[in-house]
Formats: sequence, structure tokens, C-alpha cells
Amino acid sequence: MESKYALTKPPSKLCGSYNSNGMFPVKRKLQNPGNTGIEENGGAKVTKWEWISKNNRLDSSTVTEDNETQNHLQNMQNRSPVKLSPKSQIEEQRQALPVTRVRKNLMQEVYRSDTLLIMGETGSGKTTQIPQFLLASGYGNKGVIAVTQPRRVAAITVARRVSQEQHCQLGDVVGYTVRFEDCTSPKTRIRFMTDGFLLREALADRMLRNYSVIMLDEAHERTISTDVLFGVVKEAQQERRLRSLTPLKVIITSATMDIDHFGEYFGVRGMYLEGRTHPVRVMHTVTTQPDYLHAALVTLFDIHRNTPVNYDVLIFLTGQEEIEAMAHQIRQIAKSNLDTLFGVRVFPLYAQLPQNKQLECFLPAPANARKIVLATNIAETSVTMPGIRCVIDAGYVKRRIYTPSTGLDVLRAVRISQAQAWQRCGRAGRDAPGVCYRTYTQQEMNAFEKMPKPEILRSNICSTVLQLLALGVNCRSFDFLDRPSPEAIEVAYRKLESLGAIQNTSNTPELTPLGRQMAQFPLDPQYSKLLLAAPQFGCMEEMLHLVAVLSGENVFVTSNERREQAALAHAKFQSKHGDHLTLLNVFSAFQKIDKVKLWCHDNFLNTRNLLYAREVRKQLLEIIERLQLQVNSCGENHDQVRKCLLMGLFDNIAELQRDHFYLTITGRQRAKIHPSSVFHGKYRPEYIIYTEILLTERNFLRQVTEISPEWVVEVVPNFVHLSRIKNK
Ligand SMILES: Nc1ncnc2c1ncn2[C@@H]1O[C@H](COP(=O)(O)OP(=O)(O)OP(=O)(O)O)[C@@H](O)[C@H]1O
Repeated sequence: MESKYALTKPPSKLCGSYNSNGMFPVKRKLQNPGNTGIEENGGAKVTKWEWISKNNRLDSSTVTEDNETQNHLQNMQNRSPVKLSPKSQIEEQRQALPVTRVRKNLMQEVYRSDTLLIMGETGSGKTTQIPQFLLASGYGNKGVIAVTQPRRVAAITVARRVSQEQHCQLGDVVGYTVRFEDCTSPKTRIRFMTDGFLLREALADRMLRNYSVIMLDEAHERTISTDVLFGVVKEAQQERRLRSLTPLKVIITSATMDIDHFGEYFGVRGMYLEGRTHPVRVMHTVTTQPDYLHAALVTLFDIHRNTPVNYDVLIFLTGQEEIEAMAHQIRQIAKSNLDTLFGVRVFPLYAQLPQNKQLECFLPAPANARKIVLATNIAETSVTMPGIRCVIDAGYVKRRIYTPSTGLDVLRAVRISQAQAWQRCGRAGRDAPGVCYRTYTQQEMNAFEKMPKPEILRSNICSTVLQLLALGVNCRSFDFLDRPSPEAIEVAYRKLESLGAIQNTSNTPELTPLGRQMAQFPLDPQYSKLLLAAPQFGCMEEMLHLVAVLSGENVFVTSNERREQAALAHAKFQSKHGDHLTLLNVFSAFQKIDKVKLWCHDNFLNTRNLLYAREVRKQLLEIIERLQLQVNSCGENHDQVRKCLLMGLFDNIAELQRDHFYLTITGRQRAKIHPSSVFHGKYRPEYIIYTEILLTERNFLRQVTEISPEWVVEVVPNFVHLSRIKNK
């Protein structure tokens, strides 16, 4: 495949050259239009489909008669199965990447300009190759080459791949750093990291002198951290120029960014890199699917029956519940569906999953089973999962949307953007030709928004405002690519003021000494406040334990088969005052154990997540010692811990109503206690404090603790909604 290098405007379409040439084969049920697709009795059956052409003509052609699709599938079958890469094979793959063919021109451009915007198709080699070109051209001698990713999984897996390509140990020349995990050494020259980590680095050094090049990858994702980094690196470049320091090269990359918008902001032209490694055929349904989960499932089993075992499948869904339910369904159907020659291995992939579990789907599947990955949008950008040839895109994503007027984050399943649809499609065709099945029509896709709305315009920006203030930047005047609304900025300032982090909000907001300390922690300001308040309640040891556990994933293991044993094991740790003290009991016990694996197994606890919490605790303790805070303990007097919780989470108080619902004091939301709570189905305290409110179809308060209303008066007398509690 030819690739060309050109300074050009972006293509009018978001992404161009997929091999679809106007024919969009679509799937229709072949028989029994009333069939639900899967029959449960007597072994599950999967409905057959026929291919029909774009004009929605219902002809009688079946899969075998659609020549184009058949040829494509034939080509796919003719390719040898994907193998693990030995040295020479990796080298061959690298040479074949579109970006490698324009290496010389690209490096000339890097040499000539301080800022580059590069748009290249998914899988063209931007993330893995450009950092290595920079290294080979000597940029690693003047500082470290930083590459940011919006997500941990991407940072870790890409670093692994690049270290393999460099034939070095991970953490040697190539390493990664994500929150609470650093796999680098003094030898590291290419450092993959989350955007959040680089932003924290800027707190220590606004000019980012440690780095010679900063590549902000997946710019189209527009996470808050990447958005703030755009302004931070721009300023660092100017400062370094003014002081005649080593220039900072900035490279912004994506397959689907709005290059005009970025070009205007950075004052440079964009570069479009054409060509992709393998073709991906794109298919839409002809008609709107009333149930995207059902459509995805039927498509999956159609693939399972009609393609060889090494065609692994990646399905994009919205969240943990949906993924776990579908994983269960797939396993059940596969078990009873014995007419296929091979089995399935299902791998869930979502943010709340422990990291080792997340990484399992990156391993090749066993020879006699098809790998099926069920993922949220965390697999949408940057990642390459070996073996994935088919992508099924259900077209939805769960998005956190913040309403400044209520101060609440709402998690909602919404349609993806067109850019996301193309990114999802790009997860196929990475090591062989692929197919992307979209369970929505072309017309539906045309109505999707082009780009996702930047996170900074739809999220709580409290943490960001604090970090910017710590950088000496007033949000009201910061050079944002897209400026958050004045209302959102004011809400964040007010919240920080109520936490005691800033003063003088109406004129020029200033960080208080407490706020300066809060900004040192890689935590939400509410949690930093808990740690900073702990010495006055004599409970720093306990709060450190608790914040460490709250920073990680769920530590409890539930078991469908051994539900009662698990509940019995967990009961040992239960506190009658609620979930926070229960978590504290678990972690305190864990800290005293040597043989952690066995102990966790016996107690139905997640070893990995507890070890992670231990690591987090260690790092938080380092910051606490640096700040010279007193590390005291309240022993068994856990009321002190509960009181201290109010110092950071005072906006998360809820009051029991007559109908057994709770009403949140600040946001006036009705909700129930989450089923995972120790209070669920038992005692209902009159007042509680919660970690999080989940606003979905049914509202839930997660991790709750009983509090006394008098404590609120005592601990946070300035709480603006105090009257709602006092008047009771
Ligand atoms: N972990 C991996 N295992 C096998 N091959 C890989 C791996 N990572 C990358 N590759 C190969 O390198 C190619 C380029 O990947 P890279 O991530 O650099 O592309 P990209 O242009 O950054 O894509 P995207 O825009 O999707 O992030 C892939 O298409 C794949 O062939």
C-alpha cells in the first residue's frame, strides 16, 4: 500500500480510506423475522443473517453470494495466523508501517519546527514509531522523550511493545509512569505516561526541563489533563526560548482530531499522513436496531460460526454491568452451542477491573479458542490487541456529565461521536485485515456529533483549577483550547474556597497554605483535605489507610458459586458504623499479614487491589513526610475517623426520608444505599456520608457511613447547607 506525506488540510471526512467503496453489506435476519435471535430452549441457536446492499434492497443473496465480502473474508483467511513476534518479524512489521516510509521527511519537519500536528490513520505507527525515530535522531540525549496517553492501559501496553521493538527490558531505555506506578530508571529515554502524570510533573517544573520532546498522543480525546497540557507546553516552550534553554519540541498526534482548530491554537499547519497497514471493511446495519446488545450478540455468534478460530473479536459496550452480563450470556450460549468446532475465551475490559485482569486480553488466545474481548471505551484508542480482526461497535459510551448548578456528576449512556466510531474501527486491522460491524445505520452515524465534547466543558474541574492555581495560573485568563464556562469555573472556585484551599475568589484567587499542600497530592481535593485534616483528629494512620483503599479498585471478591462463604468471610471486617470503617478494618488487617495471597484467598479479598492500596499508601506517606505532617493514630476510637470524613466530604451528606430513600443535602437528589453497602437491607441510619452518588436509571449512594448531625455543626460550622440539618 502506498503512503504519501503531505502538508495538507484534513480530509473532509473524519477518516478516509477504508475499503468500503459504497457497498455497505448489512445484516438482516434470514428466517423467522419474529425470531428474537437466540432460542434458549434445547440449546441456543443464533439467527442467520443475509448480506444486502446499501440501497436496502431485500434480495435473496446470502453471505456466499456477496462476492466482495467473500473475497475480503477469503483474503483474511489466507493470511497465516498471527504469531508472537520474534525479533526479525517485529522489524519487518515496523518497516511496513506507513509512518516508517515517511520517516526522513517527518524528522526534517521535527528539526524545522518546534510544534507539529500530525494526523495519521489508526495503526499507521504514530504512537510506537515516532518516539523511536526521535530517539534514533538524538533527541533522547537532550532530555527524555515523553509520550502521553489518556489511559493507563494504553501507556503500559504501548511501552511494552516499544521496549520489545527496542530489544530492551521494560523500564530500561523505554518505560512508563502512571499514577502510583513508575516503571522507569535513570536510563529511560522514552517515557510513556498518562496525561495526568505529566500535568503533575509541571507542578514541580513549569518548564518541564526534564524533557526534550513532548508528544501528546490521542489529542482528539480532549481529556481535561491533555487540554490543560496544551496550554502548559505552549507556555513552557515560550519560557525556554526566552531563557535560551534547550528548545522543547511539541508533537500533537491523533487519527481523528479537528486539525483546523488545533492549527489555529498552536499557530501551525497540520500534517496529514496517509496510509494504513491493513484494510478494515466497515459494515452498518440497514435498519435501526431496537436492542444494540442483542444485535451485538447475534453478530458475534454469526462471526463465531463462520470464521476461523484465530479471528478474535472485540465488542464495544458501555460499562461493567453490561459487560459482565454479556460475558455470562456468551459463555452460556457457547457452552450449549456445540455445533462449532472451538470454544470461546471471554475477557472483560473496563476501568474498575484490577490492572492484571485488564492486561489479560492483550495475550494471545489459546489455540483452540476464540478470544472475545468485551470492552468499554478504554480500548478505543492507542491499544493494539493481538489477534483482533473483528470489531463490533454498539455505538454507545457511558459519559460523566457534570451539572454545575447541582454540583453533580451524572453517568449516562450516550451515542458516541463519529471520531470515536472511527477509532473503534481502527482496533481491527492492526496485525491483519479486519472487519468492523456497526450495530447502527449509516444514517444514524451521520447524525452523531463529529467529535466528543471536550471533557473540560462537561466535567467537574475542581481538581484542574487547583492544579492550575498551583502553577500560578488563574483559570479565568488561562490560554485554553476551549474555555470552560464562567459558571463552571466559579463553581470550582467556590468548592475550593469551602475546602479552605483558596481565598479571594472574587478578585484574583490565591492558594492558601493549605491549598498549596492539597495540590501536592495526586488526589481529588476532597481526599487531600481528608489527609491534611487528619492530624487534628489524631487519625492520620487511619485516614492514610482509608484514602489509599478508596484510591484503588474494589477490594472485595464476590463469588456466584460461593456467595455465602464470601459473605461470611467479609462479615468479619464489618463495622456497624458503615463502609468506610469496614474498609479500614480490611486494610488494617491486611497490613499485618505476611502471606497475603493465601490470606486474601481465604477471606475473598482481592490481593492485587490491596497490594496496590499498600503502594498508594507508601507514596502518600512520602508526601505527608515531605510536608512534615504528624502521623498519629486514634487507635480504636474510630469516631474520630468518621468526624474527619466530614472535613472533605461535607457536600456528600444525605438524610433518610420517610419512604426509606435518602435525600442528599447539597444536590437534593433522591437515592438509595448501594447494594454493596454493609447497611443494604439492614439498619438505615438517619444521617449518612457517602463517597459517591451514582446517578443512573436508579440512584445509588456508594460507600456510606453513619454520622451524627451534631458533628456537622461541630466539624464544619461554615457548611452552607447547615440549616437544612440543624432545622431537623
Ligand atoms: N502490542 C502490539 N502487538 C503487536 N503489534 C503491535 C502492538 N502495538 C503496535 N503494534 C503494531 O504496530 C502498528 C502501529 O501501532 P501504533 O499504536 O503505533 O499506531 P497508531 O498510528 O498510533 O494508531 P492509533 O491511532 O490507533 O493509536 C499496529 O497497527 C500494529 O500492527
